[in-house]
This record gives sequence, structure tokens and C-alpha cells, in this order.
Amino acid sequence: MSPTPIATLSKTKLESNSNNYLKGRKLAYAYVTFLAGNGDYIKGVVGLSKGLRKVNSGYPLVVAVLPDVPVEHRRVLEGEGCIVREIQPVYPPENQTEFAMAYYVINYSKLRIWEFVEYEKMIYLDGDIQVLDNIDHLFDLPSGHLYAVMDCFCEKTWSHTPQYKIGYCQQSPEKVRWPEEMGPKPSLFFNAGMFVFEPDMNTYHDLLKTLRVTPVTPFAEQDFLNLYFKDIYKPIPLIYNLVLAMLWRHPENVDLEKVKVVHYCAAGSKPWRYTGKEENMQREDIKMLVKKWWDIYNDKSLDYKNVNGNMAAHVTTGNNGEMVLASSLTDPKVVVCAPSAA
Ligand SMILES: O=c1ccn([C@@H]2O[C@H](COP(=O)(O)OP(=O)(O)O[C@H]3O[C@H](CO)[C@H](O)[C@H](O)[C@H]3O)[C@@H](O)[C@H]2O)c(=O)[nH]1
Ligand SMILES: O[C@H]1[C@H](O)[C@@H](O)[C@H](O)[C@@H](O)[C@H]1O
Ligand SMILES: [Mn+2]
Repeated sequence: MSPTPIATLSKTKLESNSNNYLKGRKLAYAYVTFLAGNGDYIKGVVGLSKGLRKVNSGYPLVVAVLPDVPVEHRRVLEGEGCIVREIQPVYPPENQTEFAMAYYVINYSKLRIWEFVEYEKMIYLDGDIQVLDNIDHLFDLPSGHLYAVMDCFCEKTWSHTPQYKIGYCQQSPEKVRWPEEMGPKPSLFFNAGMFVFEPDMNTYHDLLKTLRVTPVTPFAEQDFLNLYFKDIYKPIPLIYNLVLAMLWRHPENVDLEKVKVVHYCAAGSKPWRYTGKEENMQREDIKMLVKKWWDIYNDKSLDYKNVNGNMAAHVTTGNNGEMVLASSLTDPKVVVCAPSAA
């Protein structure tokens, strides 16, 4: 049985809390990212965690880790105030992987985050994402939908698709129109590096069941999620997930000043691996964004242990096994979820 959600807990318990910062907030919200392996993506996650703290996010960052993430890396993340949750790998059906880019296969494991039902709503962020501005308000979007930013089809990573072959992109659908003879226009397609979703056990089981009978395609879980959620998907503005290629493919759509979330997904743009050698990587806007990431990553004042008087908060376990939210400001403990009856 899953923990009792906050809504069913006694009101007085919450109202008796005197901390204004926590008042009126739904506490069963969290950010979530995903980490696999013992490589350098942990740097991305640490950078993301510090970025969320810098913008005074009111919710914790859960890191869903695969079993191959070494214990030292888990300790680093906990030391950053993250909640580390181990998940088991999800593999695509056997004999189908030949069609998937091997690199993406691990990403199917991301489906496990639907299992995190102690949270009512979560915002998933890839480890190669940085937040430049607070996006907590996205938790207030009406429930019942999956929210994400529309992808761009113009990079070579899309060369296997009919869209790429004819030069059609949903970001500028008037430039090259979708020809009638090619059938119905493809559904809107989101980039799966960022999305707002509601964990739910029924959805979780159905996702895994459906995956078993779904052919594997090049963008792996990104294609799968797009297919699965196509009826409830709602696009949100690109300021919530700037896929870097937008800067040179659709500059007319981008107002960099307004961007709140940057996704370093273009080839050669991961800040912790940046050399500036790959195509487009010498652009001034890219150099500026890579520097921004490093400034956050290197900022010691954003380390969890150094944050005093900041509104950082994390979920911890109380004496009776209940989940509590502890703020570093006054350390009031507010029950988020009652202990599991299981
Ligand atoms: O060795 C790895 C590889 C990936 N990751 C995690 O998996 C995420 C996805 O990988 P990338 O960010 O490198 O992938 P892209 O942004 O290039 O790819 C996009 O397409 C992918 C298709 O599988 C996913 O949907 C991904 O979320 C989406 O942003 C990473 O951010 C990171 O959180 C690791 O932890 N270790
Ligand atoms: O448009 C994006 C981009 O090209 C990324 O580099 C790729 O990894 C994504 O999955 C894709 O959707
Ligand atoms: Mn990514």
C-alpha cells in the first residue's frame, strides 16, 4: 500500500505549522531526475540540484538511480540535499533493441518514476538541464495532462524521420508545410527531457505492459511516451525546455532573456564535456549558457551544507517512519506522507 497522500492527513497538523513559507503549499510535489552509470552525468545532476536551490525552488529533487550508480555518487547527491531512490532497469522487449540507438536504451528505465506515488505531481528534468529561473508554478497546472515542450525536428538526430527528410518542423510549420499526400500531419511531439506528470500505479503498470508490445524506435522512451500520452499531452512554452538547437534552427521563436530552463542536449553542448569544437559550439549564446552552468556548478554558496537562511527544503524520515519536510531555515518538520501501512 502506498503512503497516505497529504490531502488525507489532518488539516490541523499542517495548519499548526507556523512557517509562512510552507503555508498554503501542497507539499507532495517534487522535481525528479534520472541517473545511470558511474560516468560524468552525476555532474549534471549536481549542477541541476544547485540550480534549483539558486532559484529558491520550494520542492526537493529526487534522483532515480539505476543499481549501477556507485555508492560514492549516491552519497554526493545526498550531501547535495537530493533524495536518492534506486530504481530497477527497464529493458525494451528482447530482439528489438537492434533498432534503438544503444545509448538511449537505458532511458526506458525512466518509466519507473510513475511509481513514485508518494508525490502527487512531479516535474521530470534530464540531468543535462539547468534551471535559470523558478518554475515551481508549473505544479499548479491543472491535473489530468502531461505538460512538456515541443521538440525541434531539424537536427541530424532526426534524419531517420519523414519530417526531417522533407524539412518539416512543428516549430515552424508554415516554412515547409506538411504535404497532404503524406497523410495526416504527425501529432505534436514533445522533448522528453522535461515534463510535468502525475505518478500513478495504474499508469505505471500500464506503461510497462504497453511497452512490451510496442516496437522499439530510435528515440526509445521519448517516442514511447509521446505515443502513450498523445491524447493528454499539452504543449507549454519553450522557455520551460530550451532545446539548444532552437537557437540556430528557429531563432525567431526564441527570446533568450525569458528562458527559464536550458537543455544542453545539442551535440557537444554538455557543459561538463564542452570543448567548443563541434558545430555551432562557438556561438556566443552557447558560450554564455555553458558559462552560466559552470558558474552555478562552481558556486560553493549553493552547496546544501552552506545554505543558511535560504528556503532550501528536503524530505527526510521521522522517528515513526513518516516522511517529513525539513526546511534548513527553522527546521520545522511538516508531515508530507504518513508511514506506509505495508
Ligand atoms: O550515461 C548516462 C546517460 C544518460 N543519463 C541520464 O539520462 C538522461 C537522458 O540522456 P541525455 O540527456 O544524454 O539525452 P538527450 O537529452 O540527448 O535525449 C533526449 O532523448 C532521449 C531519448 O531517449 C531521452 O528522452 C532524453 O530525456 C531526451 O532529452 C540524462 O540527462 C541523464 O539524466 C545518465 O544518467 N547516464
Ligand atoms: O530534438 C532532440 C535533440 O536532437 C536531441 O539531441 C536528441 O537527443 C533528442 O532526443 C531529440 O528529440
Ligand atoms: Mn538531455
